[in-house]
Amino acid sequence: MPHTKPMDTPPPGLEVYGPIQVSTSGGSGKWSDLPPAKLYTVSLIMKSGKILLGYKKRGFGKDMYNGFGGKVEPGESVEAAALRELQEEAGISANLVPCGTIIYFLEGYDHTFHIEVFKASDYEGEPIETDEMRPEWFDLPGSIEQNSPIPWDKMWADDRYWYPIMLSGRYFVGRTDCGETAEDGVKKYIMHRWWFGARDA
Ligand SMILES: Nc1[nH]c(=O)nc2c1ncn2[C@H]1C[C@H](O)[C@@H](COP(=O)(O)OP(=O)(O)OP(=O)(O)O)O1
Repeated sequence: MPHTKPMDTPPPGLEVYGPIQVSTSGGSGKWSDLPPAKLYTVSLIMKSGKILLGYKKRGFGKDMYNGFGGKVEPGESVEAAALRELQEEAGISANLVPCGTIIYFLEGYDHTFHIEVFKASDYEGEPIETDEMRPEWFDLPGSIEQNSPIPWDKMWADDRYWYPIMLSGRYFVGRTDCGETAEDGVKKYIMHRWWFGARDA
C-alpha cells in the first residue's frame, strides 16, 4: 500500500465544491504550472464483483489497462463522449454515473489532462475486442491489497490512489503530476506529487 501523509490544501487547478475530505496525498516539490486543459473521459463497468478494464493496443497509454474513454470532441457533452467512447472501444452501452474528476499533468505534454470518470453497475451488449482495446474482467478486491487482482503495475500510476475512493462509493477529485521515462523502450511513469479528496456521493 502506498504510504501517504494527507495535506489539507487542494492543489491548484482543481475545482473543489462542497465539503471534500482529503483522502490521500504525497510526493514532494512544487506543483507544476499547468498548460491548458483538454477534456477526456474514463468509464468503468463494475458488475457482480468484477470490473471491466481494457488493454490498450495502440496510442496513448499503449500496453496498459484502463477504463474506456478518450477525448471529448468539440461541441460534444462529456456524457455523450463517455457513451461514444464506451461503444467505440468496448462495443457496449451503459447507464453511466459521474464518479470523479482527475487533473493529470504529464511532463513534456502541451496540455493538462482533465479526466471525467464515470461508472456503471450494468451494461447493454457484449464487450468486444476493438482496434483500440481488448476488454478483460478482473475480480474486485474486498480491499486494496498488494496482491489485488487489479493489474496496478500495468495501469496509470495514479489509479491505485483513486480506485479505493471510487470503490468505496464516494465521489472523488484529485490531481497528479507525473514524469515519463523509458527503460528498454518501455515507458515508466513517476509520480512527483498527488492529492485526492473525497465526498459522500
Ligand atoms: N492518469 C490517468 N489515469 C487514468 O486512469 N486514465 C488516464 C490517465 N491519463 C489519461 N487517461 C485516459 C483518459 C482517456 O480515456 C485515455 C486517453 O485518451 P485517448 O488518447 O485514447 O483518446 P482517444 O480515444 O480520443 O484517442 P484517439 O482515438 O487516438 O484520437 O486515457
